[in-house]
Order: sequence, then structure tokens, then C-alpha cells
Amino acid sequence: MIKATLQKTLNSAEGKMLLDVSMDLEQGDFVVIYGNSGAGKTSILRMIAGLLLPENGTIEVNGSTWFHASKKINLSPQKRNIGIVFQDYALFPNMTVEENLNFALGKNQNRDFVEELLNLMELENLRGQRPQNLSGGQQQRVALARALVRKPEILFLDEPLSALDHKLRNRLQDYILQVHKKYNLTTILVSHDPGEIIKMANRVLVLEQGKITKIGTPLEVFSSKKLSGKFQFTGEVLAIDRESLVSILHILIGNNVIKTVCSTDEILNISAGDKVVVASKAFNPVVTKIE
Ligand SMILES: Nc1ncnc2c1ncn2[C@@H]1O[C@H](COP(=O)(O)OP(=O)(O)OP(=O)(O)O)[C@@H](O)[C@H]1O
Repeated sequence: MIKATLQKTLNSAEGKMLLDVSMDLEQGDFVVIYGNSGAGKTSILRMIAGLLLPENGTIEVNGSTWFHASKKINLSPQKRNIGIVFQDYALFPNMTVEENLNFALGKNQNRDFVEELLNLMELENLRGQRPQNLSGGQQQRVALARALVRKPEILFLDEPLSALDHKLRNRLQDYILQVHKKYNLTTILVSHDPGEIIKMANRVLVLEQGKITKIGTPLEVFSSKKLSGKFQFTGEVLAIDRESLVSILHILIGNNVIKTVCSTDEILNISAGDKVVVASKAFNPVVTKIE
């Protein structure tokens, strides 16, 4: 269980911004922090990890106090058992895959766990390779395995998949879900991708200007009651052909682009690049076998 109350004044592009959040996460939760660039998502992770000092607040993890401003308790990052994966893999370039993992082992820790992770992440055949010889997806699997070597209770993923193409993202998401369940982790992911969030998370915290403005399941957060339909997909608007009465939206859903006709009034506040939910009640789809 993670209980945290955090306050810190950050310097945003528009001037000072007070980050002021409270969260109460259960063991085994898969939580996403969702919000605009600069909202303070990474700062929250860094504070819980002990890499950024809050001005005020408390952090309690599974009954032990990691940070308590007024009691002057502040555990060092090394004593906070968290695995972290960032977007930019951050692997040691002069070490092989296996050496990168061994380097993260604790003093008295058994090497068997490195073997288990190499096996689980399907990295055995790459164990002797240096990072520069690996694809982005392979490097990120190594980074994920390395983050787990110390058997953390908590896994932080700060947009780890945003540099990968769609297919690789999907595969990596499956690896992440697998380790999250297998090791009963409490996972916090920073993501901008509603599709990814719906697939992975059981809870979403929406962060705006340093404050949590919404908490809920992914569907509660990304779809309104008005949109409750038999089918709901999340996607990204690629382009809009606006006509006088109707407009055609080109929406990327997974690997597919769909075109949908909307009344021009209905989509006045939507532009290319927006994330949207597409819902429908009124049709019965035809399902045809393709393989
Ligand atoms: N140590 C710090 N002291 C003061 N301000 C900081 C500090 N670190 C970051 N900031 C500022 O706090 C704001 C929030 O940064 P943060 O990286 O947490 O945002 P974010 O939501 O993760 O954004 P992005 O999605 O772009 O990564 C930014 O304006 C940043 O410049």
C-alpha cells in the first residue's frame, strides 16, 4: 500500500506552480498518471523514489514511513525498494545484457533471479549482446528486467514505451502486465495513450497543473455516460475534412485508420492530434473470419 501526500512548488513555464497531491494505492494496483506535459507527473514519481525532496507531506509504503516532513524522516533512494524504467532505457553501454542485470543485483542476492528474468523477458539469446546491438523494444525489455532484479514491491514506468512503434508497444505492454501480475507489484505508469491506459490500468489519476482533478477507472475517466455504447474505442484524430454541415474524421485506432462522419457542430472543439473515444450503439457489426 502506498499512501502519499506531497507538496512542492515547481517552476513551470508559466511561473511557479504548487504540486499538491494525495494518493492512496492498494498493493497490486496498476495506476496511470495522465496529464499534459508539465503537469507534474514525473515530479510525483521522483518524490516517491526519493530523487526529489517534497517541501511538505508524508510517504508511507506498506506500513513503513519513507518520508515525513515534520518528523524529518527521509529515506535515501537506495533504501526505497522501487524499480524504475524511463523512456530512454538508460542501460550501461559498455556492459552486455547479462552484465547490466548482474550489476543491479544486491550483495547477497542469488543469481538465479537474473536467469528467471532473462527467461521471462525472452532475453536468453541476447544475454551476450551490448545495448547498441539491440532494437528499442529489446533494450526496453532489458531495462524492465533490470528494474525488477532487486525484487521491488513498486514499479515506476515513466513513459517507457513512447519511443516504440505500435506493434512493439503492444508486445511490451504484455510483458509489463505479465510481470505486474507475476510479482504482485504496485505499478505506476505515466502514459498519454488512452488505449494503453484502458488495456493496462485499473485506476487513473488525472493531473492538471499539479493537482489531481479526476480519479477513476479508465472507462470512467475517458468516456462520459453520454457515450455509453455497445462499442467504445479510443483513438487519435489524424485529420478532419470539414464541410459546411458534416465533417469526416480520420481516426487512428490501434493499427487501423477509420473514417467517421460527424455533424460539424458536434466536433467544434476537436482538432487533429486529440485523443477521442468513438462509441456506437446503433449498429450491429458483421463479423467475418479472416484467418
Ligand atoms: N526540481 C525541480 N524544481 C522546480 N521545478 C521543477 C523541478 N523539476 C521539474 N520542475 C518543473 O516542474 C514542472 C513539471 O515537471 P514534470 O517533469 O514533473 O512534468 P510532467 O508532467 O512529467 O511533464 P512531461 O509529460 O513533459 O514529462 C515543469 O515545468 C518543470 O520545469
